[in-house]
Order: sequence, then C-alpha cells, then structure tokens
Amino acid sequence: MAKEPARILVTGAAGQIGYALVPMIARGIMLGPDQPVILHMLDIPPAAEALNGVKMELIDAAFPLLKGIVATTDPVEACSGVNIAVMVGGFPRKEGMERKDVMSKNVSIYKSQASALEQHAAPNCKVLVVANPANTNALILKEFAPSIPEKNVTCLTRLDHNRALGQILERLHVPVSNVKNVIIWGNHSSSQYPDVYHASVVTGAGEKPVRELVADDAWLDGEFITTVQQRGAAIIKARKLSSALSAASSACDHIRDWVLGTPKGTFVSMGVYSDGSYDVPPGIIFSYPVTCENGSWSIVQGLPINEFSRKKLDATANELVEEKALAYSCLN
Ligand SMILES: NC(=O)C1=CN([C@@H]2O[C@H](COP(=O)(O)OP(=O)(O)OC[C@H]3O[C@@H](n4cnc5c(N)ncnc54)[C@H](O)[C@@H]3O)[C@@H](O)[C@H]2O)C=CC1
Ligand SMILES: O=C([O-])CC(=O)C(=O)O
Repeated sequence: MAKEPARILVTGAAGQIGYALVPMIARGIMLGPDQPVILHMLDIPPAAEALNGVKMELIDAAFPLLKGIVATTDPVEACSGVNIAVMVGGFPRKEGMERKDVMSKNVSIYKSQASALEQHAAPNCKVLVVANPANTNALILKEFAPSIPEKNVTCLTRLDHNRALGQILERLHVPVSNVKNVIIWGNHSSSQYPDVYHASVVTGAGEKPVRELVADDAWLDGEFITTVQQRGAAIIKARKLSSALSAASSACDHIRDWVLGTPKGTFVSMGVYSDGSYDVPPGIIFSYPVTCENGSWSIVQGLPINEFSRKKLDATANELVEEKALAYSCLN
C-alpha cells in the first residue's frame, strides 16, 4: 500500500539553499524513493514572487513523489501539519562576517517561528535548523517552543561532517562508503572540532584507523582541522554565496539518517540538546557523534577523549555558552 505523504516544511525556500533543497526532497533523496511528500515552502513577502517561481518549477519538473505544494509567506499556513521542518530562512553570512554577526537578525526570527511550529506542526515534528548561527537558532527555537520534545530540535553539522570525510577521501583516495566515524564536536562555526581519533577506513584487510592510514599527525592536527573549520568561509569567498548545494545535500543526509536510521557501527554528527555528555555544559545545542534508530538519535557514549581533544571540546562549548548569552541579550 502506498505510504501517506509526509509534509515537509522548508523555510527560506526562495533562497540559495532552498532552491537546491526542494528538488532533492521532491526526488526522494531525503526520505527515500517510496515516500510521497507534500512540500510546504515559506519565505518573506519581498521574496513571494521568487517563491512562486520555485513553485512553478517544481510543477514543471513533474516529480512523481511530489503530491502537493504549499508556497506561502504566512508562517501559520506554512507550519500547519508538518512532520519535518527544515529551517533555512534567515539572513546569510556575507564575505568577511563571522556567524555571530548575523545573530541578532536571526534569533528573533527563530523565536517567532518557534511559536508557529509549536502551535501548528504535527505532533512529533522533527526540526532541523540550518540557518546560522545554527546551534543557537535551534536553541532559541527549542526554548520558545517548550511543548516540542527537546529531542526533536536539532541543527545541521552534517555538512561539516561530510566536509571532514571529503578531506580524508582526497588524501587517501578511497570511496566515501569505506570511511566512517569522523566526528564534528560543538558549534557550526570556526571553533568546531573535526575529530578523526575514532574514524576508520574499511580496507580489504579489515578496518584500519584513519590516523594510521593518513600517517601524518601534523596534517591531521593542523591543516585538516582548519580546512574543515574554514570551509564555509572559503566557499563564500569563491562563490560570493553560501555553500547551497552541499548544505542541501547534507540536510537530506541528516533527516534521512534520523528518520531511517544509521547503518550498524556507524555514527554521524548532529547538533543536539546537550545532556552533559562528555562534560559539555547541558542546555546548549552541541554537535555530538550520534546513532539513530526508530526515528530517534542517541549520543555515542564512552569514546576516550585525549588532552588535545578535551581542549578543543571545551573551547567550542565555551563559545556556545557565550553565544547563548549573546542571543538572549539580543532578544531583550
Ligand atoms: N548549517 C549549515 O551547515 C549552513 C548554514 N547556512 C545558513 O543557511 C541560511 C540560508 O542560506 P542561503 O540559502 O544561502 O541564504 P539566502 O539569503 O539565499 O536565503 C535565505 C532565504 O531566507 C529568507 N528569509 C529571510 N527571513 C525569513 C523569515 N523570517 N522567514 C522565512 N524566510 C526568511 C530570505 O528571503 C531568503 O529567501 C543562512 O543563515 C546561512 O548562513 C549556509 C550553509 C551551511
Ligand atoms: O559559513 C557560512 O556562513 C555558511 C555555512 O554555514 C557553511 O557553509 O558552513
């Protein structure tokens, strides 16, 4: 029997990421080739005409899985009955700006959209915040939508995770499906910590640690980390626009794994509400290694953390604690 369509909200749908993301969703990249979808697209009134253009293109593409389109500038209509909300809408970082610089513009948007989601989304709606500052926007959304379970509000660090994989692949020339368990800890910002201490490569001779195969600790502890941390800025510099294609693809990866599960023995990175695991302060949205099963994520526990990693985890956690205070001061 055919499945009931899932209603998927994309905010900021007329923007760069939105334009890359909605066709991926309509093609089944996010929820699989047997899951029909109804797209809910929200943008602000100045973008209404562009949003209507995206709707026209979706119709013209005749996606078999796409069973309906809601394109609106009304947050209540956009949020009504949605099962998944991908929050991309906001003011993007421009060349030379830090993510903190876009804080005040974006946290107030996330406060008001929290209420619309809380009141009108389907029960158990899963929320992924993409817009920057992604962790702190997600935290504000969670705080101002108290009836949405805290496990249902997440932010995107899968793009950073995939960027880390990409750097390892470039170095080792192995297929992506053979590399697993890189981790992004912390903030989706230049303080994030891309960690390969637990990553491995499946080879003909079994699994081998990435560190052993790369055999260049100086690169792994230096340039590898800074390349991943600075990749967003490098793409903005090159394109004069944010990394829309890879952000959209990674958002699909994040939701797909959350809903359909992670492969056995493999973890992925998600920004989730901290419960204090790994001595990270509770009450911030922090990127952790997680596994997903039955539509729910769990933080991977018990990984040994050495002194090098500890310092980096603490630095990114401290930045998130500061961002939280700054966000609240912007809202007052
Ligand atoms: N977490 C991540 O890995 C990444 C996050 N980003 C962030 O994603 C966000 C979107 O990036 P782009 O699509 O490149 O920007 P964009 O400027 O092309 O699109 C943003 C869209 O949001 C709309 N918008 C603004 N206020 C809104 C509101 N209140 N409600 C609904 N829509 C609203 C704008 O009209 C625009 O169409 C930015 O904050 C960017 O920094 C970008 C890349 C990666
Ligand atoms: O850096 C930015 O502002 C866009 C972004 O989040 C990324 O590409 O990681």
